[in-house]
Amino acid sequence: MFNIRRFDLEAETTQESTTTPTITSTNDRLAKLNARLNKNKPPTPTTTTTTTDTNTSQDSIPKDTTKPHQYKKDRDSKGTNEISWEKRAKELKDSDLVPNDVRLAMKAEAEAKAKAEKEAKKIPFAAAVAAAAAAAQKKEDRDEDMKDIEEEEDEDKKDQDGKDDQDKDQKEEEDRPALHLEGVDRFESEAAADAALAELAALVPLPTFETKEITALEKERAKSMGIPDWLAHPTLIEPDESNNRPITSKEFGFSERLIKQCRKAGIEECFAVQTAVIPVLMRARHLGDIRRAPGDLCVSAPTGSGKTLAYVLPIIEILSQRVVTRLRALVVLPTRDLCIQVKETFETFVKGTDLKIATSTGQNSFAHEQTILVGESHSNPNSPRVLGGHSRVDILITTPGRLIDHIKSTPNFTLQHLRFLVIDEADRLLNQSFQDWLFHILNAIHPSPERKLLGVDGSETIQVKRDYLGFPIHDAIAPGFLSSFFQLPESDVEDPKALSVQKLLFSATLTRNPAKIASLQLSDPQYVAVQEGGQDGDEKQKYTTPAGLTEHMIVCETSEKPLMVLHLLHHLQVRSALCFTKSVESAHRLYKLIQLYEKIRTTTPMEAPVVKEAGKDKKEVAKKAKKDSRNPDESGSEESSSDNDSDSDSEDESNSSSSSSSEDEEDEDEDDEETSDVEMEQAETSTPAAMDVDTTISPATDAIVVAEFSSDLPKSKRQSILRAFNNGEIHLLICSDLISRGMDLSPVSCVINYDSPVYMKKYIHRVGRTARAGKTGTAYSLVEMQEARHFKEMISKAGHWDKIGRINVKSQEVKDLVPGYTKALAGLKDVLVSSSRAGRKGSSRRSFK
Ligand SMILES: Nc1ncnc2c1ncn2[C@@H]1O[C@H](COP(=O)(O)OP(=O)(O)OP(=O)(O)O)[C@@H](O)[C@H]1O
Repeated sequence: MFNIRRFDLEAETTQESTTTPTITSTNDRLAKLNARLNKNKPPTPTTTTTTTDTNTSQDSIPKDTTKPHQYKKDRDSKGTNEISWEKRAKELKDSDLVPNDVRLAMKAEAEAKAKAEKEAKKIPFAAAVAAAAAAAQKKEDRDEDMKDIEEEEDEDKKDQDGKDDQDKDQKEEEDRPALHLEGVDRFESEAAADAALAELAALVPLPTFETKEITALEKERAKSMGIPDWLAHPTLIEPDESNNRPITSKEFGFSERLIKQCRKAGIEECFAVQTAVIPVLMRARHLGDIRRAPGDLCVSAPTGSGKTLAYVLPIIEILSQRVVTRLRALVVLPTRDLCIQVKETFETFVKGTDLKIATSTGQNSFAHEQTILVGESHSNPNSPRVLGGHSRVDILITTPGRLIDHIKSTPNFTLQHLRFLVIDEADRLLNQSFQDWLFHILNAIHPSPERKLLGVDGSETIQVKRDYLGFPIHDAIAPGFLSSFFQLPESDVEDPKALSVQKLLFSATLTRNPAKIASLQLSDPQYVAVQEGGQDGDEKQKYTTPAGLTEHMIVCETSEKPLMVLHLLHHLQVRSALCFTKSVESAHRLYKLIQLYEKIRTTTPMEAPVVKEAGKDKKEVAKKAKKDSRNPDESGSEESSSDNDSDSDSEDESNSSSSSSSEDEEDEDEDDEETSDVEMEQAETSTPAAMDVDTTISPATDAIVVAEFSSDLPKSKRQSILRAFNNGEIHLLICSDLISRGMDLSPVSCVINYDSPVYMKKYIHRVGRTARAGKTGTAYSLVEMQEARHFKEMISKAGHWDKIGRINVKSQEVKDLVPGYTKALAGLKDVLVSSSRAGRKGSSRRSFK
């Protein structure tokens, strides 16, 4: 009964496992194959089983089941469930039918020994994978027929003797350090080994990248900071195009279906980070087995370098083999908008598979999300909990808070079948201690009775799911406690297994904080960093900006900052820009101000002369403005304001620019005087009602279309704003840091740091919204006088100062903007009051920072 059950459950894992290997060869030949694959390791003792089986792993089940009682665990003298392996091994040493439990114990011993050897040699996972692929490639070059094995061994021998130095590849392989090829040397049937080899042979060797050489000093420093060796010793990849590879390249091993979807999405090549990461993930599938974790991966690569696809593509490709829907990939992201974006990316490439994707972000009701995740069963208190849980989705993209809610409160929701745990924007998420989220996820991945599920305060914060007898429901695939109770025949499904989950961390600014990294409980991790070479020092290595990014700073007074934004918009023709402020409130104020300015500008043809003509009769001024607008060449420096001259709506910009070009140069004191004049003018003429306009201004004018984006807006509004921005309908999107990370808004050609960031990480993420995917972009940081020193220090420390150009904006350069600006400033208060009364009714205004 258990064999059948196990077969079914394992068949659920992948289609590969349902194929029927035919064992045709002798153990000697198998041993030779294993020995060839792993020359430095003696052949693993194998059983004399020659039965044709339906499942590779069933080879490990004893075939003689006539005496099931013989295969039960012995109790030791204390009556515990310990197994006297040694005794059993001695008894059955010479027996042909070595029972499963003994064989597994022997195997475990051999594995422990191999592991110790491996530890001593410290071969990085990537090297092992590369060597495995190289071995497979070599096999493809030769004859795959087993008859050739002996010839190959002869060749190997010749090479070892130094007699055949023409076979360079062969020699290179021999020169490589001794490797313990996990998974490969465990094949217990020739067919299984051949199948895996054939798959590996289809892949070309992993691309080789430079491994960072660390100096003794750096090593010492890393050690003193508690930074583990693997983190201080990344595999480095230059972020240049020479590391791109065509998607059809064999090193990725993509299926035709996926290649087709990539092409449809306009992806012909994989970027550097993808070239480095995807082959490693794809190969983990072949090398992994149930007793070995696939090896975790931390990836640091610049903004816009393509980290999302580096995990989306392999996850889809690997999971597309699954038969039964289980929750196998969990992607954790810091914001809802990012979850939606990543879901859309998955949906683009998942076409042609039946993988199901869902998000859980709290945007929908909890009950609704529960139904999506586990079906209707959650709503019925009498519906039984299914051992091992239940899932209607394969891939879940979620924010940490909502995920914890489901772990705690959704019956049958389980993370026990996870194959991938992706933590994107990892450093940001690791900074969030919200609900102890990481602790709960790690526990939910691998709950066990021994594990203490205690929160920081020592209380049991989350219950392991238990059955009615109080036994922990730890996994439907391995219901070990049942057999120990009822003395049922055992199978190897009871044996301890390594986690099959692979943790993947991604960020443009990955933390190297040892405590934070330790909290992830990474297993056999490796660190891949895409960064410019030739830099040294910790900080410098952490931050690489996109190659196409041009950076500027504008030092100015606090009060001049809005004017600088207008300068960028009107004089430098900045469009498709994101403007970051320090808070929601700040974003809202600036948004209203710019909007007001645009309204004034587009309804007041000649602004600059307003100052000089402020005292004149308005009608007369308006008339003159209109006349000049028809004859731009004649436009002079003497104009006045007209507040509501609708005819002039479409004429303003050429007029204002021509008037500004003819402005006399004036010093700042005079500008100040003008300001006060305009304020008076504004006080006389502006009415909030006239100025309160919609987020998107009438397209009938050439006004700069400005919008704000913040957490205060409802989801639908946020999505529609992002859509409009992506469609080029919004020229300036003023936002807080809600979208400073991860968001991929393709048209962004410029980033304005309205409030300059205090931390380098924030700077990197903000400016990284532009110059993505190999495009160019510009960033302007408005730095207040008193902040200039800190800003310079921050940028210099990151080795970045040389890249930032300084722009001095003289007062006369913005002179033409001053009248409208001061006018808008004067009207701002009223606008804010009226907008908070009208538009924000019912909205819980808060600062999210
Ligand atoms: N191989 C590729 N070919 C063409 N475009 C690509 C490729 N890979 C990614 N892109 C595009 O590059 C853009 C940036 O990718 P992505 O959002 O994954 O960057 P990222 O490294 O995650 O950036 P961030 O650190 O800001 O989150 C996206 O528009 C994506 O579609």
